[in-house]
Amino acid sequence: MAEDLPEEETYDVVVVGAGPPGEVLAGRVAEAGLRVALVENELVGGECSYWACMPSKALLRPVAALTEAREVAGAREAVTGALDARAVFARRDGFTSHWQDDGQVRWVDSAGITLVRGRGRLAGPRRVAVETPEGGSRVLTALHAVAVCTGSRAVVPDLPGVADARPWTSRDATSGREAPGRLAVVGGGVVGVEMATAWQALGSSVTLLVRGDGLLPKMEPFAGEIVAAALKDAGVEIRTGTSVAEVRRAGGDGGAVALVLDGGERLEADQVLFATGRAPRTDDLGLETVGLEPGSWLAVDDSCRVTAVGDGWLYAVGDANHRALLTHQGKYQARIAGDVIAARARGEGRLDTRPWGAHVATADSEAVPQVVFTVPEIASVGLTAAEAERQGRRTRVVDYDMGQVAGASLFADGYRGRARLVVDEDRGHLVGATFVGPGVAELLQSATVAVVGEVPMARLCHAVPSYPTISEVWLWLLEAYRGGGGSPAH
Ligand SMILES: Cc1cc2nc3c(=O)[nH]c(=O)nc-3n(C[C@H](O)[C@H](O)[C@H](O)COP(=O)(O)OP(=O)(O)OC[C@H]3O[C@@H](n4cnc5c(N)ncnc54)[C@H](O)[C@@H]3O)c2cc1C
Ligand SMILES: NC(=O)c1ccc[n+]([C@@H]2O[C@H](COP(=O)([O-])OP(=O)(O)OC[C@H]3O[C@@H](n4cnc5c(N)ncnc54)[C@H](O)[C@@H]3O)[C@@H](O)[C@H]2O)c1
Repeated sequence: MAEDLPEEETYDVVVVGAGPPGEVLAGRVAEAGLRVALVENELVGGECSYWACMPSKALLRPVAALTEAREVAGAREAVTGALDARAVFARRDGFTSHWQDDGQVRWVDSAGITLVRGRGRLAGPRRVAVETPEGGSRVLTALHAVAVCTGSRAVVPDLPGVADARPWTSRDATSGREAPGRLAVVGGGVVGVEMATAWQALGSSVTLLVRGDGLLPKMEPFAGEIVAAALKDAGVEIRTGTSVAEVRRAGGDGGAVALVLDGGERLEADQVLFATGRAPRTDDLGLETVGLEPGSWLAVDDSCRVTAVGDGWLYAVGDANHRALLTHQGKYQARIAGDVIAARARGEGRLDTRPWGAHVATADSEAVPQVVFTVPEIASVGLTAAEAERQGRRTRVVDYDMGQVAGASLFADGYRGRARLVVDEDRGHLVGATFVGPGVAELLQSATVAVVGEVPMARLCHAVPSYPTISEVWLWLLEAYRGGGGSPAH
């Protein structure tokens, strides 16, 4: 009988899930000299590398490049055709390494991390049982910590007919290689607007179905308004205040999809993408063996320790903890949690747990930067004006028309965009910023530094942006804050 028992292996740390946060956490604790196993049941690199950030941005970058060329007289005349969808897909395939993870595995090996292929499930405190692809099983015991980095999956609403209709989720929308003639996109969040932008440009006629009254409801209202106007200009039909009640696909795989809308109206499409949010991948993870609810997001403290589990051995990092569903924030949490795990393993009693200290994640609640890669882009960090107000802060909001900035007008003829700063008047520094317009993504880090550094408004006026760049919007925002006049002609 003994030979039927799974092999038991002991590590200092076991990380389940090799998305970017799982990889970074494993690398951080390995760097600190701990023995670490990294368990992955699909591809090392996770959703981000193969079905989310990288392929979606690879689809969107050519759309932005072409639009930007068309917005500059002289260059416009050289644009003689539409996007070459096949070339776009081929470039995207390169960015996903053709859905092979060899490159990432080489890094894992070089970092001294033990990669364990297979589905990991908690099997009581500090133990992870792995079902291997060959049908075997291994049990990994962690002396110091287990970290759940299993990410999230797309939620498809449980509507009549939806399973038989085989709708697209974000995975299909980022890996597809043929533009459906008519694509219905359900959901006006980030995935919805980015994928509507990409697939309209790749040749689909997109209809965006939004149940609220505008796009991107978590951002400043002008962001959704500007992007909606640009999508309409590109040919996307946007229907707000619309919910889908039922989905039917006629015939076989090639048949059309009929969406029955709330009022009974039918909308026909060749494909439907549900971009309706995410659910945690914790339903088949053995959470019940440690007293947690399967399928739940894992609430953590600021060191990413799961609060509901005693003894402090279980951590959750990245999407699984639901603090900020973004790759860069998950990697930030992983750096913090990795250092915390290493310090606790070394028995260091004194950790730096003040806000912004080395052993607490602070930025993922106070200063989350995000770029939405629509055309034009949205770049935001920290609080919106409405969020700041809800928190009871005494704020002052300053807006500026980015089309008035000399660098912006050079960047694109008829540049359309807007910027907003949210200043906490009691603390005297920025708590939020949003920029919308072509080429604004790279402005974001300047705002993130100002928010994280709590740079006093008076000092910010000494950070002089170069002329004539789009960054000069900072000058005019700060002038507006001072109560000065608008921009002169130069
Ligand atoms: C379409 C789309 C575009 C996006 N674009 C951006 C963007 O531009 N910028 C940005 O910052 N964020 C973006 N995001 C969000 C980003 O993808 C996630 O925040 C990020 O992938 C989270 O990383 P994670 O490691 O927590 O999860 P994941 O990347 O999902 O990785 C989790 C890993 O765990 C593995 N796993 C799960 N369960 C088990 C198990 N039981 N055993 C073993 N392995 C397991 C999975 O196979 C996976 O490899 C986008 C998301 C989507 C859907
Ligand atoms: N560029 C980026 O940084 C980027 C890009 C894509 C995704 N992401 C991240 O991935 C996460 C997931 O994105 P997402 O767009 O799937 O989620 P989301 O929460 O941003 O948007 C989902 C939208 O769908 C709507 N919705 C939910 N159920 C619905 C239903 N039954 N019918 C109609 N509408 C419905 C919601 O009201 C919401 O507006 C986000 O948190 C986002 O931060 C980031």
